[in-house]
Amino acid sequence: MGEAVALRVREGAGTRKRIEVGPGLWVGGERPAVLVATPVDGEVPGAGGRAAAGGVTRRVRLLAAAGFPLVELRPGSSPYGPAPDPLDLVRAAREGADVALAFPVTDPAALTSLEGHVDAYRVPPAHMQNFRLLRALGAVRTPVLLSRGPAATIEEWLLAAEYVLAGGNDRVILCETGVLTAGGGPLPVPDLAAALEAARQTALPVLLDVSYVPHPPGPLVRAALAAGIGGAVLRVERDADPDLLAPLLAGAELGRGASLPAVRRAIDATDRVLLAALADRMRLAARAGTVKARLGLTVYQPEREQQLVEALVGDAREPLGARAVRAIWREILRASREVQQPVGPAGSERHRPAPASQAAAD
Ligand SMILES: O=C(O)C(=O)C[C@]1(C(=O)O)C=C[C@@H](O)C=C1
Repeated sequence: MGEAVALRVREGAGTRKRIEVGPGLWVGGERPAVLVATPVDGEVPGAGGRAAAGGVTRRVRLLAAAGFPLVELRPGSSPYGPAPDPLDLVRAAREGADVALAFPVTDPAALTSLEGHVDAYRVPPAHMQNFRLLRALGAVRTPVLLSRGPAATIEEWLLAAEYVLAGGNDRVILCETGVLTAGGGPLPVPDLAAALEAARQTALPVLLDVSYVPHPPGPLVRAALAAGIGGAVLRVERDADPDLLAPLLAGAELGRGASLPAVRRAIDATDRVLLAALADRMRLAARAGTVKARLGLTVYQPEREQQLVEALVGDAREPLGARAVRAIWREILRASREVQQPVGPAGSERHRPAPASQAAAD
């Protein structure tokens, strides 16, 4: 038996590496990465190629305006008719907007023309063990999104990544595209446990690809982010569900040169997340009120309030300053006390004047 080789794919296992996909756009950092896949089927340059390229331009411009920083073009393929020239599609998309572009590759020869024109390559699931392609990707420095093949084990997936890493390209992002399930249709559904296991065994960023799931992917994406998965791959036309996109866009890094409407959309998304979190907080406050009433405790607990506000001040991150945290939580806590002790019109059952100390706190 030969000596065991120390695999690069396992270096730093359990820690998370950040990979820059285009200037200022990171995958694997603290914020979730959102890659939006957009099919460009039928948009084949050649006869009518200009109109087709125009379609790509429009689509990518729209995605950029919606705040998506990383877009993948997914051209369809067919044994009949001319294959789209990848570079034509990429050029058309570049005219549309300043976003980072990912492009699927299946043929090592395509790298020669695409290198320098795309921000990332994606190895589709069926090519996970296309070793000539993986070796070629090891020789470039462009980030590689490596999708797990539908029948591949985690071990096989990581060993496929090893081919790229061994070639010297350490910018590998794992993409859990999934497994074929009985009765689940012809497309794979992602396995969250597999994605988490891959994240445990390597330091590479892992994305969950929900672009093929047959049901609304919101709950799955939320679960993945809560579990610490680095982001998601969505398909845009079906997944434009605001409840799903809000938390993703709120946390995602905006692309370079994002326009004011794009920044405002991200702000709106962030506000929705805040609103939902505040409603959750108020529900908990109401529970605390019920428990305290049972224990005969007063609504206003100044020590607890001071302690929690100071803990938040300590944890606040730039550019959120201590003054802002104190002011914001003053209002949150006021609302929280109100939930526990609704103030009705004076003289009514629900009206109970606030204790002097509480009034002072207000
Ligand atoms: O901890 C409690 O006792 C609560 O009722 C919760 C809460 C809060 O919203 O965090 C609300 C009122 C109290 O003055 C202190 C804290």
